Amino acid sequence: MNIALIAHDSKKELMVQFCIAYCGILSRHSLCATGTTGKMVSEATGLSIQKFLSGSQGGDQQIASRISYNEIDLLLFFRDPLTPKPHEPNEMNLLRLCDMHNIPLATNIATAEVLIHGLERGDLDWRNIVNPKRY
Ligand SMILES: O=C(CO)COP(=O)(O)O
Repeated sequence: MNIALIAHDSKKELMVQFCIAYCGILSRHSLCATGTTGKMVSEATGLSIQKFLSGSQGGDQQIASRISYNEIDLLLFFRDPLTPKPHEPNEMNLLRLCDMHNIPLATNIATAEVLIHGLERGDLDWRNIVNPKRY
């Protein structure tokens, strides 16, 4: 599965801790992330992560493009709802595209926990059946 990781600044440490906790599961999948999130997670875990640009430089749009092609199977986007971002419309587009393609999406760690356990259990295997030619 292709998993995308994005975290707002105040949630980056949480994302790092999450990825440390679930490193074993994540290591069996293909990971990509916005620039700073990817750098922090790969440095802390040793996981191999394709890093896009920083979110503010368009990294979230690069991930949105992959989502538009239905190439992402799971998006973990730890959002900070209290701090407005200049590129917030782009972020909203990410969420919209996930809904268009029925891509599982977690915007907080509580949902991410459920999805990562579901991923491990095979609950997302239908994505390989629906999109068999991507791998
Ligand atoms: O800005 C972001 C989400 O919109 C995240 O980007 P970084 O991971 O590069 O900080």
